[in-house]
Amino acid sequence: ATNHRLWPEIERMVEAQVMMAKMGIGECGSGWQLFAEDGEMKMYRREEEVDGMVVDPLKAVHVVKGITGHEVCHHFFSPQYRYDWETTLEHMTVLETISDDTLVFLQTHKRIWPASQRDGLFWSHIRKLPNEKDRDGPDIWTVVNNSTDHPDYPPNNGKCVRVFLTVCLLCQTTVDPPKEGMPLTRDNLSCKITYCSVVNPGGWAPASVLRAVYKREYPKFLKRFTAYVKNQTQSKPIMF
Ligand SMILES: CCCc1ccc(-c2ccc(S(=O)(=O)CCO)cc2)cc1[C@H]1C[C@H]1c1ccccn1
Repeated sequence: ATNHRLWPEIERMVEAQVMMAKMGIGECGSGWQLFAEDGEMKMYRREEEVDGMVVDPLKAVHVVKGITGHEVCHHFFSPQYRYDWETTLEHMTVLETISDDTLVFLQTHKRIWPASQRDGLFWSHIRKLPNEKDRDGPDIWTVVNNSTDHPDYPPNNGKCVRVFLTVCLLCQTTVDPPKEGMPLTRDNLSCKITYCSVVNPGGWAPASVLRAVYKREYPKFLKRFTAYVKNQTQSKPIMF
């Protein structure tokens, strides 16, 4: 739906986030430090503070075999799967269904002692992008989540401190063609996943606690989420 109040902001954010996600770590500006590595998964962060609050930008790259970018973005965007893979989630509701590719979520996350509990209110948009490098190749898929307001849920009016986040999941599928006359199977698929996020905790929380949480939670999240998608899709037809 291109006639919605959020459309101009969504267009702007998707363009900016996709451009950033496509940039390599080297081009992304200096100061990125590798803080977690596990097989094909590499996680980088930049130590940044705003008003004394940790807002460390995060960029993770991962390559997963046997799934497509569409399948990864579909399972990340769709609400019905979220409780299966998002371990820090306490509660999630869809406040608005703007269109079949744009939802507004309200999520409360489990409290991280000694910080107070957080919630997040954000629009989420899924989109297929043309594959500029290889016109005949599979499309690129992305999901962008960005904090927004909602008249019925003003920030910090209940028990939770409202976080402000921008997240981009960008997925590029590669097909390694099977031998002549052989059928295409999941063994011929590989997906390059780039996950970028900036989470402003919204209220003061000890830098050491937040950085410890991110160091523990982000690698766990990306490994768990990608394993979940592999598991959910392994015996299903390939969704390009
Ligand atoms: C004080 C900050 C608390 C806190 C607020 C919010 C989030 C968070 C929200 C959304 C998304 S997502 O990628 O849009 C997927 C939809 O849920 C990821 C992370 C994470 C944390 C912290 C709990 C930590 C964490 C870090 C990494 C992954 C999951 N959780």
